[in-house]
Amino acid sequence: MSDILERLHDVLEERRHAAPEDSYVAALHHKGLNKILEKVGEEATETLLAAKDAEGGGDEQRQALVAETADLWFHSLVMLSHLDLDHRQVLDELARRFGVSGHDEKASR
Ligand SMILES: N=c1c2ncn([C@@H]3O[C@H](COP(=O)(O)OP(=O)(O)OP(=O)(O)O)[C@@H](O)[C@H]3O)c2ncn1[C@@H]1O[C@H](COP(=O)(O)O)[C@@H](O)[C@H]1O
Repeated sequence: MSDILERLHDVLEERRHAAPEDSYVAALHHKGLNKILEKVGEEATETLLAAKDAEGGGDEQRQALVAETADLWFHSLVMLSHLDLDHRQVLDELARRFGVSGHDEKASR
């Protein structure tokens, strides 16, 4: 998973300097933090609603929840990028809580 996060990170960094008319991510940065936060909030709400539908739902509802969660993660990554942070700090924080240092995680398995 962290490989796809690394690759997405590289694309997101590149898009920070792209023309807003050519890229959704560049357009979000251009509109600013408030627009990005609006999208994070919107995607969080859509994820909650999808989770309610997925409870006791079928494959379609479960897949919809996966898609909404991906939208939420994606917009959260754009938010971090806008504030000069990225997924690595989040993974390091999760690793710290798990009792391993982010960089030593593989070695300790
Ligand atoms: N992973 C994503 C991704 N997930 C979701 N989205 C976009 O997020 C938006 C989801 O918001 P909504 O469902 O609310 O759609 P919307 O109503 O059109 O959005 P708004 O008009 O409200 O902003 C859609 O426009 C999706 O296309 C994404 N856009 C881009 N990526 C990745 O980011 C990379 C760079 O994208 P560009 O900046 O477009 O080149 C791409 O290669 C992808 O890998």
